[in-house]
Amino acid sequence: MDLFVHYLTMPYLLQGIGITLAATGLGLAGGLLLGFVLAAMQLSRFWLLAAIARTYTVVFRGTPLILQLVFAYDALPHIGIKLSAITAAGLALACNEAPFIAEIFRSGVRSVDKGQTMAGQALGMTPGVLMRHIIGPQAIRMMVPALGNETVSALKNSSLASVIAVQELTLRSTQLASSTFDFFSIFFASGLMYLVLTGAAAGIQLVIEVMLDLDLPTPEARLARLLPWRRAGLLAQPKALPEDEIATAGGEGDNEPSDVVRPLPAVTDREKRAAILAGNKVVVEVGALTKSYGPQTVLDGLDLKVREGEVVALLGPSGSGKSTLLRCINHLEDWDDGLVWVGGRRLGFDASGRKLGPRALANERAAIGVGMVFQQFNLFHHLTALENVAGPLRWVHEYSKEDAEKRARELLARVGLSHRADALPRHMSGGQQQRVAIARVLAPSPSVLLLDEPTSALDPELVGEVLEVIRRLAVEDGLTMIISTHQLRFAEEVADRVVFLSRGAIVEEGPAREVLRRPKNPLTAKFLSVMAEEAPSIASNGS
Ligand SMILES: Nc1ncnc2c1ncn2[C@@H]1O[C@H](COP(=O)(O)OP(=O)(O)OP(=O)(O)O)[C@@H](O)[C@H]1O
Repeated sequence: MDLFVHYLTMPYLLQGIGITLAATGLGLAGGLLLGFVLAAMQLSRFWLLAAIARTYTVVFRGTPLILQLVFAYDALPHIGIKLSAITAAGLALACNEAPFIAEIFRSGVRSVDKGQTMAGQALGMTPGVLMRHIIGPQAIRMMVPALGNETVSALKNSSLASVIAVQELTLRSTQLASSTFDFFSIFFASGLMYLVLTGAAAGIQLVIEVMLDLDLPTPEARLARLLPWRRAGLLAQPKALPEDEIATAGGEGDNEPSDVVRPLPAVTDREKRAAILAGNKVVVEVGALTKSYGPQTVLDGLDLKVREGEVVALLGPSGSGKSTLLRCINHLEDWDDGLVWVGGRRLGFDASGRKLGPRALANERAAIGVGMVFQQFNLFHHLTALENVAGPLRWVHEYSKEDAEKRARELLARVGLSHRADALPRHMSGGQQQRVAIARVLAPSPSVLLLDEPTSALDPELVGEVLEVIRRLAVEDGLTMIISTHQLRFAEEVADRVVFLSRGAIVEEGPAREVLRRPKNPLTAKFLSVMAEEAPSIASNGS
């Protein structure tokens, strides 16, 4: 035992720990840097960069570290690069760690739900803004455990540097054991030293995970997670989370403020409204739009004009191309042929008709003001309701923090969600999430609003609250809207015009009441009768 303690505190071995840490530090720092570059190359739109990064990954992941160490120390001098043993070890470790770290970065980025990326693009976020504020913060949370693993494995791998005479812990332990023959005590002490190092790495990983855990919003809750044996004391007087933080769909605290659910002013004079709309300028124009996915033609020479202030309901069977049309209008999707004009501009093309890059396209979307509400809400999962609304105003429209939050609170109040401002999306019901999404899209005062089946992912009892908000926008705000929906009564009540799509083409369109009550096309008639038969409650408003 005495010998064991003697080796544990022996300066010769403790200095070995220092060298182990230096080699590991060099390897990890270089690996993180190179891994970041490799991941960016692999995610890039340029296939050549991706191919180079992949080739590097195959080579360095597929060859033993020990060979790479020997190469860095013994082979590089033959081409005039002479490195010290520790630098060669750091270089080889970095080159070896990089592809593993790159895969961690890449999978972290890929793990962020694509819907959020699309929502960010639709809000006018450039790729840089998206990466900094939406994808990066979520990807980092996913990557921490894997990066912790990589740190532990780099620490252990550093022992291989002994083959190129780096005086790290393993080499010093072996040398000491060879001279003293006290194998057991020395290797036991050195094993314990490694355990302390890897344990510290695991501890740091845990602390980072807890600090980044969005479900632990207070210092007390974080400390209680780190010190479970003190949980009772620490959480005795918690900073109470608002009760509604944990409210579930339709639960208490989810009552609409009275200013939101109020009777609609009846749309009485449709003819007068139609006459006014006929004189308004066209704000969305789609001409001969054609799009295919592989052999499947999804939009087949579609023409559509929407005037300022007009509300158009897109109806049609599943797969008829409604969502694709909306995505094309916002240029979230490329198309094969045809033209799309929004707000008098060819969104996504410059004056000479050349396609804009992602950054310029994002800026143009923000400038024209085309908002989009998605079927699956697509809220940013790591941000509260308030941040979901205020963030894009700051990052895209350059509002100050105070102004953005003020505007966000106004909009949340408007959709009846002031009391959920600090809640994360996953703590809200589907209906609440969709109302936050509507507040988010309204915040920069868009000129055109595209709504892609905004209620189809909701439980029937939550449909009404979302429709009510949309109804108010249509009736009271005079917003130009194109809504893809299956809510027939809602469409009749709110839309000026119904456009019926089948197989990517418009087969019937006209004043909402006329098309819905007296369809002329047999396809429209069949669809309407099936909808009425299959889901009378939904077809009749979802309430
Ligand atoms: N990214 C894609 N890749 C391949 N096919 C796609 C893609 N997106 C849509 N499609 C296909 O295009 C067709 C039209 O899809 P779209 O989502 O536009 O229809 P929809 O009318 O909105 O349907 P729903 O009412 O079910 O949402 C469908 O057959 C769909 O499978």
